Amino acid sequence: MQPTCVFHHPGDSHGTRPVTEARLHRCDTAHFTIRVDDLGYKVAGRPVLSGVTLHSSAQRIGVVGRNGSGKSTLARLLAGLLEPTSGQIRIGGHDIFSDRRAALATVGILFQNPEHQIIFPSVAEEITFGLRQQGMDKAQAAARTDAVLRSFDKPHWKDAPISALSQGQKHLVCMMAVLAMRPQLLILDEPYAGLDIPTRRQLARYLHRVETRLFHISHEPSDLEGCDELFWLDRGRIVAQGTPAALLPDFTAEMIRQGDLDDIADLAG
Ligand SMILES: Nc1ncnc2c1ncn2[C@@H]1O[C@H](COP(=O)(O)OP(=O)(O)OP(=O)(O)O)[C@@H](O)[C@H]1O
Repeated sequence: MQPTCVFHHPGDSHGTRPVTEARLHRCDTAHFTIRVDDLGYKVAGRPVLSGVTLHSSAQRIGVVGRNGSGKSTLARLLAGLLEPTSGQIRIGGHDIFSDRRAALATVGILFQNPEHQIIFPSVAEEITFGLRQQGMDKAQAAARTDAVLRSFDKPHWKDAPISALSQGQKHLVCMMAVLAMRPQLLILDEPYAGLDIPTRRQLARYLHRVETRLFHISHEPSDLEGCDELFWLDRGRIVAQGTPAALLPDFTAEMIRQGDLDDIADLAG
């Protein structure tokens, strides 16, 4: 049986400290592994990912790659939103695509664009929805929603219409909604794209404090400097693996080289 990663939020039965003060419980990484074996994904017969093998128990895993390399497709496959064309994905021992119940307990995903995630008009409804999907009754879901809002110091957002929030605030709603579900793994698909520097820094600080296990996908090397282990995705394949210190200088140099050579028409690769 997989160990459960327990977050402590205020106001529910697990107890209680705001995120702004708490170091939320760090998961036991030794027992939680992401295993991707010979993964392939095709769209209309065209390979988007090929032979992707990635094994990691790191707390913060990063994937770097240029536009069109297949990063978002990999994120969606790991979240169980797409079915692999070939190969296998196991997250914490679960086949996330086939076992939706395990998926809801195991993996959360934050998209680049909060509009792709948000479906309800108010903040509380948005947070509550995922909890109800996980099987909580109304009272439990409401209590957890209140707790999460308090833990982010945003109880006054409860009835706020999401349409009135800024882009950065919408990102934070998505983050609260996904963390409320207490996933063992949080997949970040370029969650800071299009945000200004202060908002990026604020969201990154929230993520740092919750200390959940992260799988962070980005084309921006600076987003991934804090990762424990990094994979470089290029044209649908993993081409290198290492620490950020070892891999990012090579990635950056290669991106500059390609930028100097490329015709923009070649971007989709
Ligand atoms: N449903 C789809 N239909 C057609 N093409 C697709 C589909 N999904 C992915 N692709 C193609 O697969 C390639 C990889 O796309 P993906 O969005 O995964 O890349 P990415 O690395 O996330 O790119 P970006 O950094 O620009 O967001 C692209 O060429 C894309 O056009």
